[in-house]
Amino acid sequence: MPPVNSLISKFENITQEETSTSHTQRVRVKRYSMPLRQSTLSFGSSPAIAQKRRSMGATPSKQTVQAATPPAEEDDGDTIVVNTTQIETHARVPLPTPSESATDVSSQTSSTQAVKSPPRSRSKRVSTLRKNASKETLRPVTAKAAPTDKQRNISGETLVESATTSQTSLLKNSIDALDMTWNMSDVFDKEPVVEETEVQADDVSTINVAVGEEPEAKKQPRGTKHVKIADSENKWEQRRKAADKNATRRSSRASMLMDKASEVVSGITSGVLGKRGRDSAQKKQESTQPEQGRSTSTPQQEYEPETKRARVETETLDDERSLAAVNRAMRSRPPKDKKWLTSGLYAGQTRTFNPSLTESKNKRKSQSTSNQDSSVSPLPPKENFILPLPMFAGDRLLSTGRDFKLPFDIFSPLPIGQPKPDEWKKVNKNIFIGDAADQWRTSKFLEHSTCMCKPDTGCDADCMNRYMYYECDGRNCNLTEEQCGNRAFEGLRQRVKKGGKYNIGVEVIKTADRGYGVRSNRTFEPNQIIVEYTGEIINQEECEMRMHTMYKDNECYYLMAFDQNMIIDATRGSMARFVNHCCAPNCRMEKWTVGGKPRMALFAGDRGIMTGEELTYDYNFDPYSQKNVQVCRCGAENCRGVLGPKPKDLPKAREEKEKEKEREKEGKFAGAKRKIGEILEESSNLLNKKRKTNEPPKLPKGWVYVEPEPKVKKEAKVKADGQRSASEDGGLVRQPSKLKRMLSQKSNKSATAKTVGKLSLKRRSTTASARVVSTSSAAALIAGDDEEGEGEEVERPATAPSTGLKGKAEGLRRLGRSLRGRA
Ligand SMILES: C[S@@+](CC[C@H](N)C(=O)[O-])C[C@H]1O[C@@H](n2cnc3c(N)ncnc32)[C@H](O)[C@@H]1O
Repeated sequence: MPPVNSLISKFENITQEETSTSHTQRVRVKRYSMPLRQSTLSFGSSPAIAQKRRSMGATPSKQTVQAATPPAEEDDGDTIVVNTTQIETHARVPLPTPSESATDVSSQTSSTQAVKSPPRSRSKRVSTLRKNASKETLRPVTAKAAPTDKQRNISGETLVESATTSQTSLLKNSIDALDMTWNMSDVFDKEPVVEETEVQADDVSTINVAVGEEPEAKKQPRGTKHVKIADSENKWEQRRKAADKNATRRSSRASMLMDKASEVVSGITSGVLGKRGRDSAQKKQESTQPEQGRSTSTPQQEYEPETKRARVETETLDDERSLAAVNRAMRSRPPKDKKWLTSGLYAGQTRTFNPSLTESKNKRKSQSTSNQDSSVSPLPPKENFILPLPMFAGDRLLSTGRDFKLPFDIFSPLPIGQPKPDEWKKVNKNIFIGDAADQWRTSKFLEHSTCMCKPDTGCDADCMNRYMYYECDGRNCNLTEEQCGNRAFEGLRQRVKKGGKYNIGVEVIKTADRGYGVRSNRTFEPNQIIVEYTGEIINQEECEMRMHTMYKDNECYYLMAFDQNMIIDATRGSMARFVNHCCAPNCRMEKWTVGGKPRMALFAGDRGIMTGEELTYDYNFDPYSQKNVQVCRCGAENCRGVLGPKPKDLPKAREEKEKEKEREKEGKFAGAKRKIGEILEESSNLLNKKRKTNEPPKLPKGWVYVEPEPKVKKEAKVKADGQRSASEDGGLVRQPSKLKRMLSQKSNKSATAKTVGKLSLKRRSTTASARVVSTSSAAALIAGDDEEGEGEEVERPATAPSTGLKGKAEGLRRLGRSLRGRA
């Protein structure tokens, strides 16, 4: 079949399909014929209907009036007026857009469409093109309807018939299109008009398709119309014959037309499919075109004017050339060699550190390995420093070393340049001076005290040794070092042995108004041992001698009452000697028995110590003489004002202390300990009764009763050894904190009794006396006392009733045995 015929049949098929499937009254707009520019299509009622409505009282709409009497100035070519008896829409109905037409319009009535489709301005635009459209292009539509130039009346049947048997008209139409200078807009303008006006009207008797001046057209006589139609048909026939003659020539054009038609169809499809569908269809089309040997120009190019097309082609050509040039250049360049990594990013690390070995062993091992390596190969593998794995970085740090700083709130040493005390000779151990060493007696009973703590609890607050201020060791504790929690001095020793400022934990500072002081450069736990108070242990004679000679011009004294009438002189001593007094201290000074020997140390208070705090404790200062009273500058809220109790506060303070004792007594004694306490109390009561006459006034804990000078002297004369006290010379002696436990306080009573009539310094050994009274140690002490005879007067009562004491000692022994048995 020739191409033209196939085109014609194709168009016919399309037309038939559309018309055959439309049985209801509707305005049918062929989708593929939807032009990009569309003229306004007005649907108005026929004058008859308008008349009918007027008779029914309905007000004709503006459009109806327009349709009936279109304005004279309206261009014929702009508007197609479709008069129908059935189309009830009175509004100007714009033609649907391609997308709208893509939907199933067949199921919608024109009225529905009119409601749903908003008027569009696009139709206005198209109208200008419509002007360009030859009126002849409209003729095929109205071929059988005997149209005039201006108006064609087509009956519904005629239209259907014309649609079904419109080969001739379509052919004419096609040929007309072929004869034209190619312009897509023309093609689109021609065909849509045919299809747009293809109004199915089964019930419509007549459709007036008017172009422009409908009234004038209507006015033309019928005969004139028929003549014009005949002329037109003749012209079309001539053209058809000419087309047949030039069939061969036109075949190419026909093929172009086919292309256009297929494009239009694909446009419809894409309209249905949407953007993706359009794209894919276009791609498909592009891909199929070369295969068909057709022009490689895109449809867009074909739509473009020739000048523009030429320009675009030139540009395209230029682009292609440049692309080709780039491609050639790329091809001429030799391919790049890919460099493959021979090993991972972290390669080059040889880990020599073995975490299971110590650092020194690892060092030795790595040295020996490196020696071996160097002997085998002079060039060891290059180490990767850029991306070392953390373990290798850590390994390197271990081997090379690096300064490590703790956060300032954990450890904050003073900056260099702080003033240092000049006359301070550090002594970290107690040193016996002169006769003190000979006079010092190690109590045998201390070695017999053994706590009964269990590994699961350790030596906690209930440990008997702790209770008595005995430090546990291998001789008096069955637990290991790790299990036992009562080895503060040993822990301090090990800590200091490690060295370093952090381990030492304290440093001397210069205060604003109190001379030097001590501050912590790290944190300390509550009750943790901080620093030991060490110095020279001297007896009272030595002390007096120093006070008269060496220290006579001193403002500061570093004398601390110790044990067995001894005094620690820390003028040459540990750093603890610089610790200042405070009425609200954060530390306390305690005397402990360690390995049978008394030792003094500064312990953190119950709140613990923060980094940078100045360490202070309550001196319990004993001025011995009012002339030595010093003003306190501690700045605490409860500051007493002097380094010691105010004289007027003494009775009050005494009262308070008594109450405190009672409270502690009630709270502390329980179980076996209560029994011990009761026994001791009875014992001390007994002792106290013995010395009613010489009862000294009750003093606050830690304070020394200073006898009036004559009385002291008198009492001193009573002393068997006739020793003189440092206080007699107005010496300054600070006292350590006394035992807070009730047990020791009970003993204090006893000790107080013992110190009756003696110098105040004697009383400082009461702590030791208190410790004596505990479990088995008490019996040992008592036995020892008996055995030792008159070793030291201060440790024994002046006139102790041996039977009573022995009885109590026996009771203590029994109690100790029973406790051990229970344990
Ligand atoms: C053992 S020393 C303490 C160290 C002393 N600040 C120094 O610079 O060597 C005791 C002396 O320090 C002074 N002192 C300590 N605490 C004080 C305080 N709270 N107010 C005033 N002076 C104080 C007193 O002169 C006292 O005699």
